[in-house]
Amino acid sequence: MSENIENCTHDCSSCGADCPSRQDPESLIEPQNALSNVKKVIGVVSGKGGVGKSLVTSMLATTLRRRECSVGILDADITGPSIPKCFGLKGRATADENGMYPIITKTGIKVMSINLLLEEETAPVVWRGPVIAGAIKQFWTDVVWGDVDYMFVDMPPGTGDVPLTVFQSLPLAGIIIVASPQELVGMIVSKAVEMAKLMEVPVLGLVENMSYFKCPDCGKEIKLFGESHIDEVAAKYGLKVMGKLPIDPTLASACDRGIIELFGGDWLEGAADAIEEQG
Ligand SMILES: Nc1ncnc2c1ncn2[C@@H]1O[C@H](COP(=O)(O)OP(=O)(O)OP(=O)(O)O)[C@@H](O)[C@H]1O
Repeated sequence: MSENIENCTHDCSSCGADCPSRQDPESLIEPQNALSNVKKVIGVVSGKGGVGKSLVTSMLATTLRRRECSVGILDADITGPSIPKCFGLKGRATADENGMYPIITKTGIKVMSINLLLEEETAPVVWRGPVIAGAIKQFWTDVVWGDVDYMFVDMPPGTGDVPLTVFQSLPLAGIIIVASPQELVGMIVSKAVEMAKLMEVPVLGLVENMSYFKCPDCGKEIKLFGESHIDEVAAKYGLKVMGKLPIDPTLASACDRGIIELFGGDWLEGAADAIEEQG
């Protein structure tokens, strides 16, 4: 027993002291690398693939980086990693006895993704769930992240085994749910909200992607997928609407060309304010 904090052995299973560093013995949260000091971890989730989760993750990271914050992206979408492409990252991550080192983007965002470790970036990752889960945990425990104010985790889509690993292993301060207008009318967003509730992780807010298309000739906003339901859904669950992104071909092209850090537009400034206000 080490009830005296001065004699702390950091083994909470054999100590009853109610000290500030007490760890829940049932917690599966993994420790970060000894050389990492990540202050806030935010998961970016979506109910299904292809709704723009990686694009929103990249844009949120860029927006906070523009505010001089130290930012990292942990690409937990192991079977569909899109982050290196959005930032035009091609190099291979290096490692030494301290761990693996993230690749740094042009504006200084630290990124770790399976595509930065594979010999061939086009090689498919054909791994079973537990192996994928192990890789995600290693991106947290074995990567030397250094000082990071905000780490965004591009989560695997859905509510299955792999997203569950992220919820259980990483100390998420909250999640941001990205949805297209169609998901907002169905049950997909509700499932993501319920999962977060179950895992006791707060939902920081909702981002609606592909909300509208602005006609380049007359400037009219055309709701390609019908009227938005994001405000109703947000009210139903008591959530904040963090932003609405249009369908913009220049965004798709910026991703394809690896220059997402150059995007224009202030659609996610409100989301960045909300993240910064949380501390
Ligand atoms: N608002 C938008 N305007 C234009 N193109 C977009 C927009 N949002 C996403 N896209 C494009 O749609 C494609 C899918 O986006 P993205 O990879 O971000 O989705 P995702 O939800 O992360 O998908 P997955 O989980 O399957 O990786 C990309 O080519 C991206 O550039």
